[in-house]
Amino acid sequence: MAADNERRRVSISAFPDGMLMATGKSSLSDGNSLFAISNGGPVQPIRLEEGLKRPSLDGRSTKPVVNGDTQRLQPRRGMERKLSSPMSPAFMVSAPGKVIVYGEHAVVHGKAAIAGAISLRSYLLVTALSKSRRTVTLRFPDISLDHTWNIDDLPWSTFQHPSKKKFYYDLVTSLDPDLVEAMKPHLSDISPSLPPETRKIHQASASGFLYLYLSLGSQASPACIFTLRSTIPIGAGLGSSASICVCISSALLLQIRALSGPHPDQPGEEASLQLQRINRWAFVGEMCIHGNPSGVDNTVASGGKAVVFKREDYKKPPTVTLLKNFPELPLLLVNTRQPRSTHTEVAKVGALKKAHPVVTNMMLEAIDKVTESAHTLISSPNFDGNDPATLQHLGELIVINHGLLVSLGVSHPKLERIRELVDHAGAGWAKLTGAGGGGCAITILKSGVKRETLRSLEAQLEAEGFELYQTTLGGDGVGVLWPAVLKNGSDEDGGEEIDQEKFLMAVGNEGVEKLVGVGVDETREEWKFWRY
Ligand SMILES: Nc1ncnc2c1ncn2[C@@H]1O[C@H](COP(=O)(O)OP(=O)(O)O)[C@@H](O)[C@H]1O
Ligand SMILES: C[C@@](O)(CCOP(=O)(O)O)CC(=O)O
Repeated sequence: MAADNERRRVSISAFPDGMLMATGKSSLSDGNSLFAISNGGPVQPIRLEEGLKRPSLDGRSTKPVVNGDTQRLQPRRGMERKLSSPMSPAFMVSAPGKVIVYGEHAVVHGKAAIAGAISLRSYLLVTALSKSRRTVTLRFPDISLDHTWNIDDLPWSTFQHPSKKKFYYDLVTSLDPDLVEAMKPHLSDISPSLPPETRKIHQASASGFLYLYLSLGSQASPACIFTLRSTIPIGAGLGSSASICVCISSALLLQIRALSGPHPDQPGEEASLQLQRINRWAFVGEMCIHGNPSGVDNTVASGGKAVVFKREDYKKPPTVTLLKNFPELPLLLVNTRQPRSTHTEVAKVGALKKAHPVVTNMMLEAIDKVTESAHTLISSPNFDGNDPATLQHLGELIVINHGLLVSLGVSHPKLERIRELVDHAGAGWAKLTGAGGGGCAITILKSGVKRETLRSLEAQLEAEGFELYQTTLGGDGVGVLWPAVLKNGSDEDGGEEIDQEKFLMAVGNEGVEKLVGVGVDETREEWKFWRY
């Protein structure tokens, strides 16, 4: 990734009011809504009458039949549904990374976690090619991946087989081994001349894309280039994989016109439904990239804000509770720059649980209690995030949580060094965040910590090769720039288009954010978000 060496400090912003995002809260659930077809951009939902069979929207024409406020979509046999105009304008989607404040790893085993969106983000530009082209290209320069498939060579017949076919409204909770097998030949020829470790990263990202592309698209999908850049450090515990999966899921769902909005006056419950749909498919991408995800990362990358997340039964949707009182914590985010993989760290805890089930379960249980204690405090009516005693309580929970993660075997000497420096400075309470084994640490700073103390701590951290990030917590989730055009101060027709060349040439995180107009220092009005 384009790593900036520039010093980045953290400030945390308050959360807007919200609602529960748990599935089934919306009056339109995935089981009873469909979407009308329009000639460009996202479309409006249509309620499906009870008992009606849902037509396929993939590769067949549909005709809306208006019936009061209820409309029915009827497939026209033998007619191809136009997925999108081959030269439909380029558009961009973007999704944030996250920090887990309490509960990582335990969350994989059915316990609760508290996590919030950060303002570091991934950006995916979708550029349609002319009708004569039959290729789909991934251009992911952060990992130096550039790969093209011939659309007609892909294993559509396996993915579209009636016994296998999944629809955009389906809940997919595990990967189908036959589909994984069918993808393999199309992943094995990626970056053949690169070292095995690099190829693994390329294949992981490509598999997340391809599984979704083959599940949601059809052989009639338009030829496209998917160009992705991210300001989230990769494999550092900040949810980079979930963020790219949310981008891929939303881009593909937008392309098949399975999403309505986002638009500013969209009711919260309708936005929730759209986010749920994006999130479910992003989870499928996460399963491809890191094997056994809890779903907390993709949930935060989809919906943004800060939430308590819990998935007790993997066959069912998780419980997601919005933390509308999440405090403006003074937070320091430090990257060890020690690479690691979430897959490996999650597997380590799985192996420990197998070898020592009683002890490991007690530690996971204890982490759950830490999360619960923080949640109870944050949700109490008298909660004051600026109160030093409250900060102390949250800080002590941070330290306990870290200790338990150390016992689970997912810390790293560099994470311990960060803790040592923070402790020595008396600046606050630190823990690893995300999968550990390297990656990032978060520190809740003590109230009243002196400016000089903080400066000297930061200087020491940087001198030892750690990287400091600036971010705010609890911002927007996935957003869309459709078309990929910014006004840039002019009311002229057309505005300034974000084309592939500009996107690829933008220098560093600041260059990308400045060009695309959303991120740590940018919030351009042209971007639209599903807000619930
Ligand atoms: N900017 C990116 N471009 C392409 N692939 C990415 C990018 N960011 C993340 N990934 C994919 O996600 C993987 C990292 O996921 P993971 O190990 O879960 O770390 P993280 O904690 O950052 O989510 C990478 O190996 C790569 O396959
Ligand atoms: C360890 C875990 O709880 C968080 C992983 O976060 P990250 O991939 O390191 O950003 C795994 C998960 O929840 O899927």
